Amino acid sequence: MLLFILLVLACVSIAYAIICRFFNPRPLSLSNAHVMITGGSSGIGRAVAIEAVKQGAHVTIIARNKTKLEEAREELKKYTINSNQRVSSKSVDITKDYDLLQTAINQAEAELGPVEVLVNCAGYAEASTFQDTTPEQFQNMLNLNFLGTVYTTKCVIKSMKEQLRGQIVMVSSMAGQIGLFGYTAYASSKFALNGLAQSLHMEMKPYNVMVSVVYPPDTDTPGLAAENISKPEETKLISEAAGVYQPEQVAQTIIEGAKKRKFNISLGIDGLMLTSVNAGMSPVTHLSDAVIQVLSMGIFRLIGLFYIFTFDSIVKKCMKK
Ligand SMILES: NC(=O)C1=CN([C@@H]2O[C@H](COP(=O)(O)OP(=O)(O)OC[C@H]3O[C@@H](n4cnc5c(N)ncnc54)[C@H](OP(=O)(O)O)[C@@H]3O)[C@@H](O)[C@H]2O)C=CC1
Ligand SMILES: CCCCCCCCCCCCCCCC(=O)[C@@H](N)CO
Repeated sequence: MLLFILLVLACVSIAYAIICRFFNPRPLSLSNAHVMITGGSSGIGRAVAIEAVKQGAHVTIIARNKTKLEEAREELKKYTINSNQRVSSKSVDITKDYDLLQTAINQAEAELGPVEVLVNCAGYAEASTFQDTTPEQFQNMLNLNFLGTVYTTKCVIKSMKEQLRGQIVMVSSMAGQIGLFGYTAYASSKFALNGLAQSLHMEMKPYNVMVSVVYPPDTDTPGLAAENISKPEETKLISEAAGVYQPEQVAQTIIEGAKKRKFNISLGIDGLMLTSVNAGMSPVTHLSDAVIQVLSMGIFRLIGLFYIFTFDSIVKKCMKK
């Protein structure tokens, strides 16, 4: 009897492995690939750049401040694993002049070859109630977090299409999956990435160009420190539910997920639950994700209701104070 059960289990796992081989995309190798990272001079972007260099990639980092860029470039060079690896930086504002951005990216491609992986990481958050959020803050967050990603992605898409190879990574946030107190502007700008990512994924899949969306929780970066200065108490208390991660940890998950070409990349157990319950009609790139989503959606929704209940009571308590 035991032997029979073992035999059945073995057959099932072999069948699963075979189906996965056909269903899941072939993983990418970063060795000698050109990886471009916006926001690569600080925080999560910088950690992603380091991880890519460690895996043998040629790396271009994009940001505005030249001093910070140069300092990051010097650090990145320390992690190269072979002598032909190149690390380049381009100082350009991804929200302003589209032609200038295209020129900078063309230059980077002429130097390091066509971009194979683009990580859209430049972004920022300012939390405040809807009433206190100015129209300019709405514009600024949409400009950087959403349009910055649109523009940079547009600049590499033609060459990816021609190469029949590419991975576009968009760094969203857990707040791009659940709307939270204080994040009317920020969450909107991150939710917008999802419509972009899903549509682009469907358009580009026939060209072997795929999209990943990453949903990090709070991460210990200069960006988070700046955000915390003016963050409402409610937003702080609610965000604590998912904890604070280190940028290196987030970067490793991003690189691993991008190499596997996963559409959704999440962190931690609540990240997994939130992503599964949000799966909706999003594309599925990996069989294991589909299996988890199909089996868990109901139960994760139930667990989610408890989170929502807790968040609502935090808001109520703060209001009473
Ligand atoms: N830290 C966190 O808690 C979380 C962050 N995220 C997301 O991760 C991403 C990175 O966050 P984090 O590491 O904290 O950010 P940081 O503030 O540490 O770094 C932001 C980077 O973006 C660059 N940047 C900002 N504006 C522009 C611009 N207009 N054009 C080009 N580059 C620009 C900055 O350089 P410069 O100013 O010189 O241009 C810097 O390199 C963001 O999209 C954020 O929303 C998601 C979840 C949690
Ligand atoms: C099944 C249901 C599971 C539900 C889990 C819900 C947990 C919600 C916590 C949300 C934390 C949001 C952090 C945003 C961080 C961010 O983007 C800014 N810090 C950027 O600077």
